[in-house]
Amino acid sequence: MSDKLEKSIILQKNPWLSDVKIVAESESTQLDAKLDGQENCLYLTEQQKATYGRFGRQYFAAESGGIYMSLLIKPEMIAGKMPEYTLLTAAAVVSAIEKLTSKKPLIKWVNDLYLADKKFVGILAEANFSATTTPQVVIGVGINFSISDFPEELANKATSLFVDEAPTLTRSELIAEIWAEFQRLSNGAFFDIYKSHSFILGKEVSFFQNETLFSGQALDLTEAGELVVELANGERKILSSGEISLKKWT
Ligand SMILES: Nc1ncnc2c1ncn2[C@@H]1O[C@H](COP(=O)(O)OP(=O)(O)OP(=O)(O)O)[C@@H](O)[C@H]1O
Ligand SMILES: O=C(O)CCCC[C@@H]1SC[C@@H]2NC(=O)N[C@@H]21
Repeated sequence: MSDKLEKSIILQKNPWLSDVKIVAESESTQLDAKLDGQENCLYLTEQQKATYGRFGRQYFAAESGGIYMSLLIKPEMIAGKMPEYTLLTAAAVVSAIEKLTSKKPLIKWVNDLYLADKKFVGILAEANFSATTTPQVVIGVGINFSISDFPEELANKATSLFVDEAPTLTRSELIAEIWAEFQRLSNGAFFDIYKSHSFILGKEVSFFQNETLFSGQALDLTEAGELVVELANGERKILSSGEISLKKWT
């Protein structure tokens, strides 16, 4: 099945988007968005050559079968809201997938979606607070939609929405639903969806803080997107997603 990205399908479901800009190849749609700077515009590419994730880490983008997109928004207030955009986007992707397929994705705090214990979606929200321009946030989403070949180092960690089966929808239909859900859930409704799909809650987790390794039970999630972890000695730590990567969860 040819699955060309269709701007009209995405715009039709999302009249709030100012435009959808699709290119055949890009270094990174995050950079495309930042360079172009158009508010409420969605930047998409078929092939991404220099994909990056949180903390500037390299992220794998396939030559075909992936979804690589970034949305640029200019919210009135950004301070303290960044984790919220990651939570909102994760909830929107989960909700769109559940509406359109029979798959049951789960969320690994803070920005990863999993299926069958493997990651298939990564989300990256970046803010620009430069004094000379209007504050802006670029929200990037990478989805392994229908990818069967991963590099060796990801073979046991990554999966795809559709594996060994023909997709039951097009990428454009999923993209359209994701941003419609993003808009619909932005009034705060995203939080319950995020929390109810978080598979980390209740689990034993490990993380580094100031170069010390800690372990404890993930108890709760705050409205600001922080993870509340109780250590063995009863001490509670409030983890901010901007600083902490979970190392292990069992
Ligand atoms: N296309 C991909 N699909 C699935 N996983 C990928 C892909 N590309 C890279 N990864 C994995 O994602 C990781 C980067 O994602 P991220 O920065 O969210 O870190 P993480 O280790 O998953 O967890 P955390 O969010 O707690 O930092 C890489 O270390 C790699 O293992
Ligand atoms: O898991 C992560 O750390 C986040 C990965 C984010 C990848 C997306 S793909 C579209 C956009 N362009 C990029 O270079 N990164 C994001």
